[in-house]
Amino acid sequence: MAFDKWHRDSPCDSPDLSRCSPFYDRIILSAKEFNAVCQEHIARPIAVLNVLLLEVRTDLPESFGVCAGLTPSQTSISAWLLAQYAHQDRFPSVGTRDGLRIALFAACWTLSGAGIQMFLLLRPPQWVRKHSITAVAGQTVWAILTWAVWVAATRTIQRASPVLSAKMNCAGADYCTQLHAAFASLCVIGDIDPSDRSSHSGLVNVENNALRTKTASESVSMSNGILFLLKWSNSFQNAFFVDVGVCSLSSFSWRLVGCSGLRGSTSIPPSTRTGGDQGTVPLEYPWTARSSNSQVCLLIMSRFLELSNVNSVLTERMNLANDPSVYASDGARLLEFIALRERVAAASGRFAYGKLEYPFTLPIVSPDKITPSSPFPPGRFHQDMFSGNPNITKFYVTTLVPFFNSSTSYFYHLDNSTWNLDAVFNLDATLLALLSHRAHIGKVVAETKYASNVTGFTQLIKARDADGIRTLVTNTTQEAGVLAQAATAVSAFTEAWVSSGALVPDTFGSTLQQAAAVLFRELIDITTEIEIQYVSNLGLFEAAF
Ligand SMILES: O=C(O)C(=O)C[C@]1(C(=O)O)C=C[C@@H](O)C=C1
Repeated sequence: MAFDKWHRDSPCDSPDLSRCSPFYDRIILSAKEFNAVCQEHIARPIAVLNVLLLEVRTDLPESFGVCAGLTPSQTSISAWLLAQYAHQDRFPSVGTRDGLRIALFAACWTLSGAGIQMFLLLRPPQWVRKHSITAVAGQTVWAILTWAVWVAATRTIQRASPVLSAKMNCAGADYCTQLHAAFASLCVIGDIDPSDRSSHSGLVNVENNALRTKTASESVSMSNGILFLLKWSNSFQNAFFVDVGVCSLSSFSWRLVGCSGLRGSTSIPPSTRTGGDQGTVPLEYPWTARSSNSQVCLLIMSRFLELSNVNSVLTERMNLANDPSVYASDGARLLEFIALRERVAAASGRFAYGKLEYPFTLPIVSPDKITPSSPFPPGRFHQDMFSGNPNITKFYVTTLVPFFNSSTSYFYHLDNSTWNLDAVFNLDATLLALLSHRAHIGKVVAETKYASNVTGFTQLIKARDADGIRTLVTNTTQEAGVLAQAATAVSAFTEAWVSSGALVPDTFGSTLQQAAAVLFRELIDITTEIEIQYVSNLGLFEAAF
């Protein structure tokens, strides 16, 4: 669990804050400082962009790790296919053979290149530290070259292979499944649409069932691959940047849940590092400098990013009308739908409570246990028993669902029917999970608030003064900010739908606005309730100890 990892890694196990290392001190920010740090960055999109750009740089070791991790399967599958075809002395086509060869080369090249680069980033020699710009330029050139080789391999196979021409049966080629697998992973790595047929000219036919000695057609298929590369250079550039973005974004979110183990010291000179055990974290970047509280900070930032996720699903859901009777008996049918999914998720160990994921239908999460060796000093998050999900479900079924009616629906089947219950329940479940995650981040917020005012909160906890706790956790400025951002985000979604030509009904925009306003108001209230419960439960923890 992410937070467990974070806490275990914390060098400070002492409740005596004055004896804590700088690492621990930085977890416990004053509420003012905390909000300043977070809001400063959250409020300015440009700062968020900076964070992402920074992540591109600091996450390079992870990205290279991912690249190195992905390629072995391609290496083995291409090598195996080539060996089999060579053994039989029969290739499906010349292009397929060439494509597989290039793919094998690309995979080996990527594997070794990514490995070396990862090593250089994690253990940078002196010249890399000194000339970091050279290193970055080298990495960029390597990445472009690598991508080019992958595109060449994919296109060469795509042009000549029967895999595409005759989809499932591979036009009689041997090892059809393996060919499909090799091609599919090439498309993923090369970022190419497998159904794109524009590459098929009449030039290269499906040359079935015969291995040829090197003929003119071989060179044609090779040069076709390269020509294709040139022709596609535009989309290549776009895709490259999208890839970098996606790669860094995914490791960014990975980081968010605690997988920061691979971060290297890269080329940051020692003088710019923070002290003590956090010496590998560059000071000049405010986000990553706060390595421990950055997790808290990023979690809280993710609450803002989730605002877009919530609005996006809400917009989509708004376009599906539903039969009101579907939600009878407090949404029993929906809960039944979710229960099935949750049982499968639980059975396969997919729930991750450390990521603030709480079930809607399964028994409640068991709380963390306080022991002398694990005393949970202020600032250390621990799991309590409270789940806000029943409140979220009730609100969803009774207040939000009535917004999703035929006056906002855009969806229809060819037979003019507007119902699609499976799509409806799937979106419901997704939306509920997003709302739940967003609201339960309140637990982390509550812990930081408590840590910044232990005395004030302790008195209220002892007096079981829930109203007093409510006053302390409430921040109306913050609430106004959330509501304003939700309204802005939702109008952007409406605008996108309307300007894209969707034939949404006139009421679509205004209903969506109303639904979002009601939803976010309720979400703040539920989050506040979760915070109050969390803080109140700290008293139980104390009593147990
Ligand atoms: O950001 C905070 O301080 C929170 O406690 C979160 C939150 C919210 O849900 O957005 C909840 C209660 C506060 O009144 C303000 C905002």
